[in-house]
Amino acid sequence: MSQVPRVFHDPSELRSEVRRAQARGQRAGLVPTMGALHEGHLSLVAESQKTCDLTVVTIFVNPTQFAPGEDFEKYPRTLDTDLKLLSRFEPVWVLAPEVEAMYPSGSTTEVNAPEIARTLEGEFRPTHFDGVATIVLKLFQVAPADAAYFGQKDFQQVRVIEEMVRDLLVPIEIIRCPIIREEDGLAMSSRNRYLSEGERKIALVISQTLRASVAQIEAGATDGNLLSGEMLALMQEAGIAPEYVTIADPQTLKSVETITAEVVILVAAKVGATRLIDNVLVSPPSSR
Ligand SMILES: Nc1ncnc2c1ncn2[C@@H]1O[C@H](COP(=O)(O)OP(=O)(O)OP(=O)(O)O)[C@@H](O)[C@H]1O
Ligand SMILES: CC(C)(CO)[C@@H](O)C(=O)[O-]
Ligand code: BAL
Repeated sequence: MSQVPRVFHDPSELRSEVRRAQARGQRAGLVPTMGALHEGHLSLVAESQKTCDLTVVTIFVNPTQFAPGEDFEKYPRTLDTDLKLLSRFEPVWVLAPEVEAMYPSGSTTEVNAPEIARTLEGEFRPTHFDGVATIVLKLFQVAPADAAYFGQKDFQQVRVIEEMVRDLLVPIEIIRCPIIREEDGLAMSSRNRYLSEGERKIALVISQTLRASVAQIEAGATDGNLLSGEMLALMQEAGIAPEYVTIADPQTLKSVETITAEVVILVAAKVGATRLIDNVLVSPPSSR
């Protein structure tokens, strides 16, 4: 029988309960989200449930990772629906704190995200990853889980968090989970709901272009600049405004001119006013 998850608003109450569960020998998993849940988020919960006795899902639209003029105010907040979606899993605890609970009045301390945050997303959203690193470290404090689950859809975000955890000696395992897509290939994202019907069709070109490049690399194409230039042009022709299309080393995120080993193809693009990201990992035949 499905059961609505237990909801915490007070971070310190959650921390005590997580510690108590761990003292009983339970393994705790953490799934940080900004809510407006979809099957992508739920796949992270399912992954956690494979090895964890208890999963904590945090639902918090973190103000410090949005720049002025971005969509912080309009970001969808759908807590009741989110709780219903989570009721298919058990046991799940939800932390849904107020901003003041995560940023106590007077707080000025923040995490300086690692160097890898300065490229790609960092060029277009220069303060974004400092905000992400700060809130994720706080979430690790209030939900001191054994493992935390992040989607590969935000590829650079996972790399930033992996480096932060390494650099700051945070005792938590970071688990990367694959991208969940709609049937036609569009990467699931809470922001997809901003798209009009026409924009939704145009947005599909992002994943189609990624797939076409994967096919070319798998068939032996090695020129990273040529391929990313072609992708850029295809998206522009479809009415998309790419911010970046980069073929990069999956570890360093530095762009790769000649593809001889596994690469990640990363895209950020605007469809109308909506900013979407997507990526795919691919290995050339020479490395297999
Ligand atoms: N399609 C997806 N497949 C797998 N994981 C995903 C997917 N979409 C989001 N996630 C992961 O869920 C976690 C929470 O992400 P978030 O709440 O920002 O969702 P989102 O749909 O990516 O929203 P946004 O539209 O704001 O980017 C992150 O670790 C993110 O990578
Ligand atoms: C990790 C995260 C929950 C931090 O606010 C957010 O960046 C997200 O949803 O990917
Ligand atoms: N998933 C990334 C959250 C953001 O765009 O702010």
